[in-house]
This record gives sequence, C-alpha cells and structure tokens, in this order.
Amino acid sequence: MPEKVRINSADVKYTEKHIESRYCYHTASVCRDGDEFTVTPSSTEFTFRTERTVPRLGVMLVGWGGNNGTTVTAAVLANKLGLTWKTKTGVKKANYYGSLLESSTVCLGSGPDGEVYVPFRDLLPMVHPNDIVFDGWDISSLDLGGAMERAQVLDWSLQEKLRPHMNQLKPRPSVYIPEFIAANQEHRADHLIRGTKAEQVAQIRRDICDFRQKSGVDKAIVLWTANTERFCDVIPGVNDTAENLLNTIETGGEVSPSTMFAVASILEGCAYINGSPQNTFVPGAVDLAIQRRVFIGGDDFKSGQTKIKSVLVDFLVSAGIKPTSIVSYNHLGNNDGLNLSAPQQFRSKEISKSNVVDDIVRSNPILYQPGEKPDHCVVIKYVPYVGDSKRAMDEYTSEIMMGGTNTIAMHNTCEDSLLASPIILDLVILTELCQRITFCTREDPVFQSFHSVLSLLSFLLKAPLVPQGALVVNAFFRQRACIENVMRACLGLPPQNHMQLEHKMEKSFMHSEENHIHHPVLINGKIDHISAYQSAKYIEMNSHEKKQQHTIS
Ligand SMILES: NC(=O)c1ccc[n+]([C@@H]2O[C@H](COP(=O)([O-])OP(=O)(O)OC[C@H]3O[C@@H](n4cnc5c(N)ncnc54)[C@H](O)[C@@H]3O)[C@@H](O)[C@H]2O)c1
Ligand SMILES: O=P([O-])([O-])O[C@@H]1[C@@H](O)[C@H](O)[C@@H](O)[C@H](O)[C@@H]1O
Repeated sequence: MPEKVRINSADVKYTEKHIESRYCYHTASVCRDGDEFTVTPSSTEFTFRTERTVPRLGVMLVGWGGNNGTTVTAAVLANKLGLTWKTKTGVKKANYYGSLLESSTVCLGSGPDGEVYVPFRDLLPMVHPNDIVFDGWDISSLDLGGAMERAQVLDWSLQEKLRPHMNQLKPRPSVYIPEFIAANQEHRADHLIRGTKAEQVAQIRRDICDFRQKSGVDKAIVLWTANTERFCDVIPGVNDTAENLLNTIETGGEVSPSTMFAVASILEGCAYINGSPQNTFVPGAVDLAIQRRVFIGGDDFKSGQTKIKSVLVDFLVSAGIKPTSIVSYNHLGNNDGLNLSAPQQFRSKEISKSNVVDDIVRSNPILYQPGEKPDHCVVIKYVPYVGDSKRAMDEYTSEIMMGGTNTIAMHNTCEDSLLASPIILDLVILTELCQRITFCTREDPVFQSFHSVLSLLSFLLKAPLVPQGALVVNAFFRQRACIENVMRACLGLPPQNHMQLEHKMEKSFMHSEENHIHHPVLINGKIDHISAYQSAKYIEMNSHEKKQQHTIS
C-alpha cells in the first residue's frame, strides 16, 4: 500500500494489512479543595491498528433529490470527470474547497526548508471522494438532472455538462409521514413507499441490500440530508429502548421517517449520519446502534453561521472577553428555507443552532457565573428571491475591560448547499476511516472500536451527538485538533502542540547538522543560510564579541 506519509519509528510497524502504532496517551485528573487544585498526570499505553485497504464506498443519501443531495453528487461527478466550465468571471475548475480532508493541510514536522504540510487526507489511507458511489431515496420522483436544475445552485454551463450523467440517476421512493415535515412540502411527495411502518423499514433494508449488490461496493453508509423534521416525542415504552422502538415500528406508534431510516441502516450494519437537526436518535435508536456495534453520528451539518460562531465565541472567551448578547439572523430562499418557515421545523433548527456556545461559556468561570449565559437569539426567514444563497447576519456584543463594550457585526453571503456538500463528504469519509481503526490498551489488550456514537465527527456538526456522560465540544479548533491528533496517534505521533521549543531556546537541543532548519541570516552585510544550531552558536559567539547581528524572519 503506497501511503504518502510513512513513519520512521520503532513505535510504528507496517504489516500487510495494518499500520500499527504504540502510543502513550497523557491525561490529568484534578482534585479541588476550595480554591486549590491538585493535578495528577497519568498516562495510558495504547496500540492503534488501522486497516490499510481502502474499500469501495457507497453512500446512500436520504433526500438525494434535494439541494444538498444533487449538489454533492454533481460536485463529485465534476471532479471525477475533471470538468471545467465558463462563467462570466472566467473558467472554473471542479474542486473540493470546504472539505477538511481534501482541502486543508496538517503539519508533519520540520524539513530542510521549514515546516512540511500535507493534505489532511494523506495522513492515513482514506477513501477519495471521486471514488464514492452514490444512491439514495427521495419523496420527489425527479431524476437528479431535473433536481439539479430545480436546486438552482450550480452554474448553468456546468449543469449542461453534467445533465446527461445526472439524468441517469433516479432516487428510490421514500417514506413520507406528513406530520413530520412542513405542510408546504406536500407537493413534492409523489414517490412513496407505501404500507405499514414495519413494511416500510423492510423496504429500506431491501434497498440497501440491492444497492450493495448491484453497485459492487464493499461498504455502504446512509446519510440523512432530507428535510428537517419536527422533534419526536420521547415516550417511555415507545422509543426509549431498542426493543420498544422495534416494537413500535411493528405496531405503528410515534416513529419519524428519519428514525425509520436509522433503524433500517443499523439493522443492515450500515453507519447512519443525521445531517438535519431533529432528534432522529431517540434513546431506542442509540441503544440499537450500541447493541449492533454500528456507528451513528449527528446532528445537523455545521456549515455557515454556526461554524463561524464556534470560532468567534471561542476566540472572544479564550481572549478573556465576555460575549453578553449574540443575535443571529438568517434568510434564504431554497426549499430548506421553505420547510423551515413552519414553526415546528424551525424549532428543531433553533435548538441545534442555540447550544453551540454552551461548552465555551462553561469553560470560563471568571467571565460567567454558574448557569449564566449570553443572550442568544436565532432567527430564520424564508425569502424566495435569494434562492440557495443564504444570508447570515450576526451581532456579537461583548463586555470588555472596565465596563467597555465591543460589538462585532457580520454579514455572510454564500450558497448553502456548496457549504454543506464538502461536509457530507468529510462525514462519510471520516466515518469509513473510523470503521478501520481499532485500539487496545496495555491493561485491556482486546482490540476495540470507537464508541457507536461517533463523536469524532463533532467538527462537522452543529449539535454533536456524544456518548452518554461525555462532554459535548463545540469549539471549532478543539474539534479539529481532536481529529488531527487521533490520526497522529494512529501513526504513533504525539499531539500537535505548537510549542516549537527548539526555536525558542538560547541553545537549541538540535545538535546534529542534518536535522537543522536553515534560516536566512545577515552576516557581515550578506544573506547566508545557516542552521538553527549554527545560528544559535553564531548569536552566542557574536554576543560575546559584542558584534551586531540581525536575523531576518
Ligand atoms: N445546506 C446547508 O448548509 C445545511 C446545513 C445544515 C443542515 N442542513 C439540512 O440539510 C437538509 C437538506 O437541505 P437541502 O438544502 O438539501 O434541502 P432540500 O429541501 O433542497 O432537500 C431535501 C430533500 O429531501 C426530500 N425529502 C423530504 N422528506 C423526505 C423523506 N422522508 N425521505 C426522502 N426524501 C425526503 C425532499 O423532497 C428534498 O428533495 C435540511 O434538513 C437542512 O436543514 C443544510
Ligand atoms: O450552518 P448554519 O449557517 O449555521 O445554519 C444554516 C441555517 O442558518 C439555515 O437557515 C439553514 O437553512 C441551513 O440549513 C443551515 O442549517
């Protein structure tokens, strides 16, 4: 397997099937006594195993004919075909901008020319988005060519190039229970799986098997990108345990279509991801996933306004500034916006968009008393004219030193579905990778997998689902660091610490010549490239001789 990044360490071995790393995980436990804290560091020795063979991945989208469904499918096709197209501002080329794995980089360390960055996707063997095979369901019968046109997201000249391919793709009929999505969606519902809930779940299971068989994929993941549903009532005896939920599907009580898809996927051993805000994962669905050892992830793609919020509030609070009021206003004119104009569906979105600052606020008891939170108001309005071009306006008011006020106002215009599509790809690629990672500790040498509730996906989601008792992390850079550092652990590399101590010492410990980074230095009026070690020596020597020297950064 020709991995692009190979580790040269006694702690890492490459077998035919696996990359196996030994990794020391450091944590600390804290005891509090009044105002005093005792911190006890501890470490656990892990062995990580990552399967090297990348499978052929199939992704089944629920809501395939929607704006996100068509856009992600079209984008993958355009990349695969290497398409370019003309617009009024010039020729554009297919890319994966906005994807953490495809378009962002990680630092591996230092080489002769300074820090070395590689694409995130090169850290471990991963599925390439171009190789994903798509299928899916929609309550609307339009083929993907027609649905792409209805979505009004992609440039017309690109649509013309894609249409012959997209017209071949047809969503499978789906489950429609009118009370769960807005009444204004009824006109789309012309392509339905009929029958009882039990029969509908059985049909979804048959669809998954059929897709696997006909497409020849090794693995399938199911992802909900259909309309936002209202919240489901969590009722003891109905959906509180796996057994009760399965019984309710048989008898026909309160089960949403998204939960029916989750149950069918879990029963077929397919990971299931929820890209919308509703509570698909009622306790019974979580219970079933844990029992079957299948990954579930959710909720609600973190694509725009909320993503910025998870950066901005983290920046303010971690800089010691106290956000006191956050007002977020949104308008958009796509079908998602139309569905969200109904109160119950808006309420689901309001909940998922509102909790995003909680962990950040809780982390700073200097600024916030227990239970205190900033005012946080979330508004979404449907404005048909703007189509998929979402507008987000935010006002962050904060208290600064000595009673001062700091107000940041922000305006963001962007295509909703072009932000969500790369997130869909990251979600499924990361989930698939996690299915190939197992680990054990020295104390418990039996290899295990990640918890079924795959919280590693938090970076990509507005209201991250985490295992019971685990902390929800919303802060953007902590979420990103978590993914990067888990992947580094799989390679036996320490967490990225950004300390750069070797460059902050009077006398660097980097004594061997070949390890050195060469810096441009002005010596006797001429620029020369010398290593950090030489540079330190030079500074030392020259400071003794009281000669002047300048380092150019
Ligand atoms: N685009 C973003 O930035 C973003 C961000 C976060 C979350 N989301 C969520 O993603 C979802 C999809 O967004 P979109 O813009 O693609 O919406 P959309 O309305 O364009 O697409 C949804 C599709 O789902 C179909 N559908 C509805 N109920 C269905 C069911 N039971 N089974 C199968 N298909 C069904 C509809 O016919 C439609 O084609 C929404 O819930 C939205 O809130 C989007
Ligand atoms: O990701 P984000 O920009 O915070 O949130 C968005 C909402 O503001 C928008 O109204 C909705 O239609 C999108 O589906 C998405 O959920």
